[in-house]
Amino acid sequence: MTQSITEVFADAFKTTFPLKSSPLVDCITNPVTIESMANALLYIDAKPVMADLPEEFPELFTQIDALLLNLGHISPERKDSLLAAGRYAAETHKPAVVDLVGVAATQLRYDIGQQLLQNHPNVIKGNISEVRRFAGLKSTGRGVDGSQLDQSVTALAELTKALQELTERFPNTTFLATGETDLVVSAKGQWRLENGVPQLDRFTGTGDIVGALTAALLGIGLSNDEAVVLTVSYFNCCAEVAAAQNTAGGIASFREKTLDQLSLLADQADWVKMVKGEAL
Ligand SMILES: Nc1ncnc2c1ncn2[C@@H]1O[C@H](COP(=O)(O)OP(=O)(O)OP(=O)(O)O)[C@@H](O)[C@H]1O
Ligand SMILES: Cc1ncsc1CCO
Ligand SMILES: [Mg+2]
Repeated sequence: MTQSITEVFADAFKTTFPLKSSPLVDCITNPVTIESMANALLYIDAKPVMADLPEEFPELFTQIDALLLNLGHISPERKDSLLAAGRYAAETHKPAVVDLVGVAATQLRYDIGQQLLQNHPNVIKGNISEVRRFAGLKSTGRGVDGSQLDQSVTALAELTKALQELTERFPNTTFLATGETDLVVSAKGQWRLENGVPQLDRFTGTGDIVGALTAALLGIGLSNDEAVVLTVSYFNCCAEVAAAQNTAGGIASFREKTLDQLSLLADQADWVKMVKGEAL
């Protein structure tokens, strides 16, 4: 008998939402979704700061609770600040999340992702196609988007095995691959998460928000696995509620309703009953 995700992470599901303190998260991220990300953090009662100049890190890192490194828009300056912040987080023992945006598309981003992995960040995430490329598998992702072809049962099994091998060298990192099914792999186990709706693939920044919210939950002391599982489940349940409310609306209305739920669903104690997922 496989164990359900709410049984495995019962304490975290019971106690995390609504947040009891406001973690401060520094996000070094892309200009496409930076505003959505800052607001999503505020909606769950976390605090964003979007500081990326390395000169600021010594002062800033005494204040922040967690760091989010998103590869979504690389410039020479942002490349330097991502790498410097990744090293600084390791030195100062701040929890860090790396979002592999676009790693399926270019070698340059793949190389930055691999460099950031050497700091043993708490979480490395991306859509399924980005994580496949990162794990050395064939990927059919296009640009920053994941591909349906990478979602087959065989492809997911292949990715699980490749990530398990990576956790042998990086036992302190949890890997998250998102899509219709979300795959979580760490040295402690493997889990499959099944919430969400297809419309989540139709507005930008859903994955970026998942990265930032994961950093926030690390910032309040959740384990790597707990932070990933709670974030994806909560965000995807928000989207399910939004989709049910949005019968006559388009994707822009769905987006607004999903973001709105980030501040609302936490107060519905029984949201956890919506959660679907199991240990593999
Ligand atoms: N078809 C789908 N069905 C259910 N949930 C989905 C689907 N597609 C994406 N999601 C959910 O949406 C969130 C973002 O996943 P996705 O793989 O689209 O990230 P992404 O490609 O990095 O997004 P973005 O580039 O917009 O930031 C995850 O929580 C994932 O579970
Ligand atoms: C960075 C970026 N480029 C196009 S959309 C987007 C946000 C998804 O990550
Ligand atoms: Mg993404």
